[in-house]
Amino acid sequence: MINDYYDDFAFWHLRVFGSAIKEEMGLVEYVPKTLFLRSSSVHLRLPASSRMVRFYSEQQKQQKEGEKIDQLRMGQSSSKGGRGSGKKGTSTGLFFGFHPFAIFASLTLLASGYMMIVKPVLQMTDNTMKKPKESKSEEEEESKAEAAAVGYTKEEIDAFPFDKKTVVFVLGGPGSGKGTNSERLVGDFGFVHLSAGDLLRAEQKREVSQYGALIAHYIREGLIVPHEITIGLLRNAMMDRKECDRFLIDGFPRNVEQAKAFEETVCRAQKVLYFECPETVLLERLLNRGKTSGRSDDNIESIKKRFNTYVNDSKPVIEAYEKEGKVITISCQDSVDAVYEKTRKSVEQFLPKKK
Ligand SMILES: Nc1ncnc2c1ncn2[C@@H]1O[C@H](COP(=O)(O)OP(=O)(O)O)[C@@H](O)[C@H]1O
Ligand SMILES: O=c1ccn([C@@H]2O[C@H](COP(=O)(O)OP(=O)(O)O)[C@@H](O)[C@H]2O)c(=O)[nH]1
Repeated sequence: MINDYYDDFAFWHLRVFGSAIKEEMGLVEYVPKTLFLRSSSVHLRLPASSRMVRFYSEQQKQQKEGEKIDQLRMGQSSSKGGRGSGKKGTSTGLFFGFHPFAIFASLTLLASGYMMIVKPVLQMTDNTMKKPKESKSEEEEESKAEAAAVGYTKEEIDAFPFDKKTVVFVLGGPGSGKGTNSERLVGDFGFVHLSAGDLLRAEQKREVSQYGALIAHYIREGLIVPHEITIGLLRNAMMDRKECDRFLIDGFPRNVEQAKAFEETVCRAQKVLYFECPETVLLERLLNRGKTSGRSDDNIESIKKRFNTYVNDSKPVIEAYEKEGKVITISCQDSVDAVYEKTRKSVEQFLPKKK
């Protein structure tokens, strides 16, 4: 039964379903069962806590509130100075300790965060949470759709000889020449060049991708896309080129977590090519590239964020690989040809050229 309502703000209503247990000194006490929050467009039903809700009856609201009531309100308010605490008929505000609008705003933020970020990642990482299918054909349809999106079955992935492949990571700040040099190494050494950034941008554009919006957000903000997505794309791309045994992985790993996850689920890298370059040079190159690249992140705001991510997250990866003795550092301040010449010579030290 509806016992009372709260209508302090134009578009918010809170209804309490419960039973009155006591009426004393102008207050009615209820044991709430359900709270019903309503705005013009949103209706929420919340389970009530076992705490009492105290309401002024309509009659008392209209009477001059005497000292007793004032004292009582002050004394019983668990949320000192909480929103609505000084207003007529707003004891619900006291009960919550904050305004119902704050509850709605928090719930909305949580829900949108879940839909945009948490859900896609969970879907990728935890297939076991899926409920059993209604029928076999539904299950078959879904597994076909998943196979198309994911590319390979678990059995195929497990059987793939990742550890027999030569993997070289290509690292360095944004605009340091990772892509430029990787492309040239392909011709000389027979590498397959896999740019993690390119793979993410391609996935973002794929119309049926469930990660499109998420990837777009991370790239524009210069953040690192959750590694499950990037590693999934890299692994598929390696498996797509199963006849090849040399892979240049450009722009990955970008943090220590990614590096660990790749080593645990795919394979270890033989070497790391690190293109070292001062930020001023990087900035100039990126702004220049931005004139024609059409990339959402080749603009000054995104570049600053990318530099931050690089310093805070990506440099520690290079330092970690340095401790393992895997890093070959190449200064990239010379001309394109001069930098490539250094790069080629460095790679020749650990890998024979291919005809
Ligand atoms: N040694 C170099 N000197 C001048 N410009 C370069 C050099 N190497 C690359 N560039 C240019 O700088 C920009 C960034 O290079 P790119 O290979 O795309 O970097 P990354 O893949 O590390 O982001 C590109 O426009 C590229 O043509
Ligand atoms: O493993 C990766 C590689 C790239 N990115 C994202 O892709 C953007 C562009 O990366 P790319 O390597 O293409 O370009 P760079 O920043 O090195 O110029 C990065 O800023 C990240 O937002 C990512 O999240 N994980």
